Amino acid sequence: MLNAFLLTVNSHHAAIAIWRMPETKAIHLVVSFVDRLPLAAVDLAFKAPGFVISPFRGEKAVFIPAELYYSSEGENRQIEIADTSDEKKQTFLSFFNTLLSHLTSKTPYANKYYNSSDQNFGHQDNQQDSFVTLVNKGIDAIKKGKFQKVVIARTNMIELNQPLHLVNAFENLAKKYPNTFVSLVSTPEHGTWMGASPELLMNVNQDYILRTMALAGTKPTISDWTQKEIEEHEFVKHFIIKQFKEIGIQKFEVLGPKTFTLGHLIHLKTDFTVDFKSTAPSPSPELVATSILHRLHPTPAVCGLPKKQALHFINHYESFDRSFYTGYLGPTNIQQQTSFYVNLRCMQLLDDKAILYAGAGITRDSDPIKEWEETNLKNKMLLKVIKD
Ligand SMILES: C=C(O[C@@H]1C=C(C(=O)O)C=C[C@H]1O)C(=O)O
Repeated sequence: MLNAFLLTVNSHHAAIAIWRMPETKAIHLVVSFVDRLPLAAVDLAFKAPGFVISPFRGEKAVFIPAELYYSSEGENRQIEIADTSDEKKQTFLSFFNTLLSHLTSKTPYANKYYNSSDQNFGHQDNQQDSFVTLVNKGIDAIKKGKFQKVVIARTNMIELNQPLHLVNAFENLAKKYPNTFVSLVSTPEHGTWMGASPELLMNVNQDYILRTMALAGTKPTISDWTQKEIEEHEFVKHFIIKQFKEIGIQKFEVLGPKTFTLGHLIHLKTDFTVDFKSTAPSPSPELVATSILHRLHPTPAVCGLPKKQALHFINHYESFDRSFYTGYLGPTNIQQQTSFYVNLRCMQLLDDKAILYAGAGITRDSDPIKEWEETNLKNKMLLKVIKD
């Protein structure tokens, strides 16, 4: 089914977002035929169903409206089509004809995907020396009191012998990493991104229960927690609590830190729950949720603390554009929920290359070589599915 959708989307120059929520089996997808996808600041008062993908930097996110929504749960399959104009009806008809022909005949696997190769990848990629130098620069800045934490990232460009088999890779990620949000977003304008994120940025359901988490502090499965990881985690935890308090939310549940295992790594994770219909001081819960979202992103788990100074450091010294990496993405107003995950453990796909992104939180106690190794282990998660 996914293969047929991907092939049909491609031949219709449409945009698609496919996802699987953590600890579930169902695959969901939305398709949009809009020529230029809307770009706007995310506002949770806006109730249209769709999928949002926001870059790390900037105020505006891409919105893929759910002109078509499909979900599968075992044998239960569901397709919904948005109310549409006569002109669009022709598009849908042609889309379903093609989809049906792919479903009923033996078609090749979807190995053609949109790529945004106009991006500049002329940076020093995958260089341990330049990463270590930058981490040392970060530690110096912390010791000089410029900020307390900064997340430094790198890329890893992998040559592909042939374009990636998208469905296999997606299904592999879903199978190997059941506790993550697995996604594949592909649009003619923004290229193709795939990943398996462990980090919830924000979930809001119809009862106005809001959930978020602090996920920071990482170690390989064999070692012990040190003060470094504990402090790194506390920065994120306190940042989240501060955001709640600043907008007048006094009552919330905090659970953790607990350990969260993913691939070759263990993270520290604290969960937060707010019943903000009853606690929010504002007249509109949507307004409060939107404000929390914009206050949270980017959290010190992917940027640093204080945010402004860390962001300045990243913008100035990281030698590549993070683009959608460490942004956030997820379904909005689908099955009466909105869920945004931080875009981590992800890659951007070009025809003959995959660009893997990974970063690590730097504090005054960081060991640059260990941070480099941490990014290698983070990348390994995706390398496994590329090589399979
Ligand atoms: C920046 C990444 O991960 C983030 C950084 C972590 C850390 O430094 O301990 C842990 C989880 C994520 O919040 C990444 O995976 O690229």
